[in-house]
Amino acid sequence: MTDKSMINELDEKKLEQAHLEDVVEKIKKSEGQLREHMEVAEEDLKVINNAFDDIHLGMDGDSISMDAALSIHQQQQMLDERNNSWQQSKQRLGILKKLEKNPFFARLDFQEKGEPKKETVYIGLSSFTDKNDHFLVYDWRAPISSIYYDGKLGQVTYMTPDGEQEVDLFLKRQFLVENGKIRAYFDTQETIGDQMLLEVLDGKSSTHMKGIVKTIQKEQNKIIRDTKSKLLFVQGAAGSGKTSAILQRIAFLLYRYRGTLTSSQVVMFSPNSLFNDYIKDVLPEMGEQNMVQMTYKQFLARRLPNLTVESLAQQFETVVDADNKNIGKFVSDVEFFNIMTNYSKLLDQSGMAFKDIKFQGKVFISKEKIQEIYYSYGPQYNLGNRLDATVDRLIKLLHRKIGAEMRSKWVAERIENLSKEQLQALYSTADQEFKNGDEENRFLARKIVTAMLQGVYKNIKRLRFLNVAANYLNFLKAVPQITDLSKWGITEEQWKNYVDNFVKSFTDKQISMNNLSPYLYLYDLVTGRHGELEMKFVFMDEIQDYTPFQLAYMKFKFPRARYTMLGDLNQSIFTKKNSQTLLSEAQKLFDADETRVVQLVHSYRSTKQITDFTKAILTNGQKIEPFNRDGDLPNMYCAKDEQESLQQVKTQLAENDEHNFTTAIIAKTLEDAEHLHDQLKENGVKSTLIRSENQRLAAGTIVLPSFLAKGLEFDAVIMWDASKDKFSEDEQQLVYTIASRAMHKLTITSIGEFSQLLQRVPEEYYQLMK
Ligand SMILES: Nc1ncnc2c1ncn2[C@@H]1O[C@H](COP(=O)(O)OP(=O)(O)OP(=O)(O)O)[C@@H](O)[C@H]1O
Repeated sequence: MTDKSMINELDEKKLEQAHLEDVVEKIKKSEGQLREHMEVAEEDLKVINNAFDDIHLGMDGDSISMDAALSIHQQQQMLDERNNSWQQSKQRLGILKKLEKNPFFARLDFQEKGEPKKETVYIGLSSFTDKNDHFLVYDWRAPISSIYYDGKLGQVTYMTPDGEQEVDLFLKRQFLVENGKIRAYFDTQETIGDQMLLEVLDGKSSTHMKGIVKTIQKEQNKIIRDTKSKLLFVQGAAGSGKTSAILQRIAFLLYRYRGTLTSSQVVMFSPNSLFNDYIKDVLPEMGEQNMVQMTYKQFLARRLPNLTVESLAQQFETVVDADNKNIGKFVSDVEFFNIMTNYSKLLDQSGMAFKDIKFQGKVFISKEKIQEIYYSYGPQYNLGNRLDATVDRLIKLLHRKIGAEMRSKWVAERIENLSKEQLQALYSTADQEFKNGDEENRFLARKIVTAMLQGVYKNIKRLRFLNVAANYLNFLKAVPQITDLSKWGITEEQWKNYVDNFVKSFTDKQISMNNLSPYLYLYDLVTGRHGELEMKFVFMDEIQDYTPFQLAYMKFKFPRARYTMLGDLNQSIFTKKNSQTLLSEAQKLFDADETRVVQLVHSYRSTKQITDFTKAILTNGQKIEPFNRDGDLPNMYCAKDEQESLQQVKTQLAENDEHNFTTAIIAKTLEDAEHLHDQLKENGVKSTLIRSENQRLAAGTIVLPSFLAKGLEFDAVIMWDASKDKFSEDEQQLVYTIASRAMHKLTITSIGEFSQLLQRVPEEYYQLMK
């Protein structure tokens, strides 16, 4: 080790630069070897493919010799092996290319307990070893790297797969590297220095999220490296890096369980598809494949292709009256889930609803017959195998019916009218022989009837004879007898209305979010379907927008997975206040000793001024601590009419442009956003309207409704029309969510008086604009 006191900082920087260049050179060399490797693999692939063609050429018609078959098999194996090797090299090359530009971002000097010598390690995006397997760079996910994120100098510990390890840490150094040059370095005492974080946070937003590997904070590191909890519940203020931390966590898990965990065994449920697009680059940039990504609604709706599920906009804009509020609460509760689970057990004895199996418009197997078969199995059968046994019996019945159907008139007519080509197509071989005409007719009849009944066969296999909707309806109707609705403040009349509404929308091929999960849960229970046992990690972002019923259903669908749930109870824009109990609901689903709750209170996204402002909107919120990054006070504009308000927006946009800030104008509803977009256009302001979650974020000024802004961030935000009475008291969280999307500049506009939710913000937190 160099004696630091002997060398001044400049020399130290030179030494580090020389070391960096040495590493880069070795990386380049390694890249060259990989390229050669890939070329050899490509050559091999060509040779094998040619050999394949030769074998095929040597084949005689349809027949294939044993030798040729063996040879094909061998060639295929070789092909797969070479292909894999090529793929791996390519992936590694991609990582090395990134390392070459920025081989490391930190250095640690330490001495492990019980070891005679001090060590120096460098940390980067991925490990890199020289030819003697000596680590020149350690992956940020390696056990030792943890002390970079976690510990102070002095005695610190870190977790290895074999248990805790103690080290004495002397130096923690951070580098700012740009294109192979060390721009600056900082030696820090504590965890990651604020200086480095400030550098990163001062940067501009983009349409895609970035990784935070260099500046992961201690509390975030806890989330990232947790391997014990079955449920990891993260409550974090807006902008506290929840989403960032889980993406890092996924990369960590893929590294930690390399070989046993693949990206297809990790699923992330996110608030909307727009957000999926926003985060899609983070993992690939770390050299990892993306996990499975979808929204909760997509996950369920794909199972009901013939039904339209209530859209985000509908869900958001439906005004919930007092009657429906209580019902909404009840059907979202775990108790409703349990009622349904118990109800399904009754179906073991009676009450399952079926549909007739039809053929050519006529009843082929009646629902009564199916019901008789279904309940002919004794009590030792459960719903799942009762259904399987019914399917088997129905298939047998079908086979018997083929015999009967073969003798029917339509079949004889069909045979008579067959053309020569059609006949040929039915024969097994071109010159098939029959003893007599009767035998030939029987052969043809069987062929025709079997083909015709193929549809019936499929319908049986696909359980189309189950009347899923009727079963669900029967359940809904039975609810008042099973439970005391008055406990939930619901009258029988109100419940009846709710059931009628379900029927009405179902007839129109629509289903509400409230009905969607229970509908599918009942289907799963009835069919005895178990969840996806292969899924190992489930991530749920914006957990505050889930209902307890949905949580319970998730647990049912992925019974073996470990869960990471993150959210901000301050941002419950769909479930509003109900979400306050969500944590306890989630905890009930897991054992207490397997649950860990982490709170992130530091908000990194916004400047101190914006965070102070947004915090003041909440009267009873979760804890938020601003990060000390300085910026302008938020601007508040009050206009006498819409036209004036538009002019104010224009002024603010011009100012934002001067700072090179990308602006998002967030309106409350979709209708508001559309109207505003039209008005801007008339006033000569160019903007892109984001109307639905299926769109992509665009560069330049965008206009979007509040429910699509979830999880996103922008340099500058203009909140449109925060006028008096625009938001009700229970929409505090919505106003908070909108305002907290801003990184550097927040502006609020109103026509007439400001929303009462903003009037409570202390005057020193904003600048009132004239
Ligand atoms: N450790 C960190 N280092 C650098 N930047 C960070 C760090 N943590 C968070 N950030 C930045 O802070 C911003 C907010 O992070 P993120 O979107 O992950 O927060 P969130 O908690 O999911 O927010 P919200 O709940 O409001 O959607 C992002 O720009 C992210 O890059």
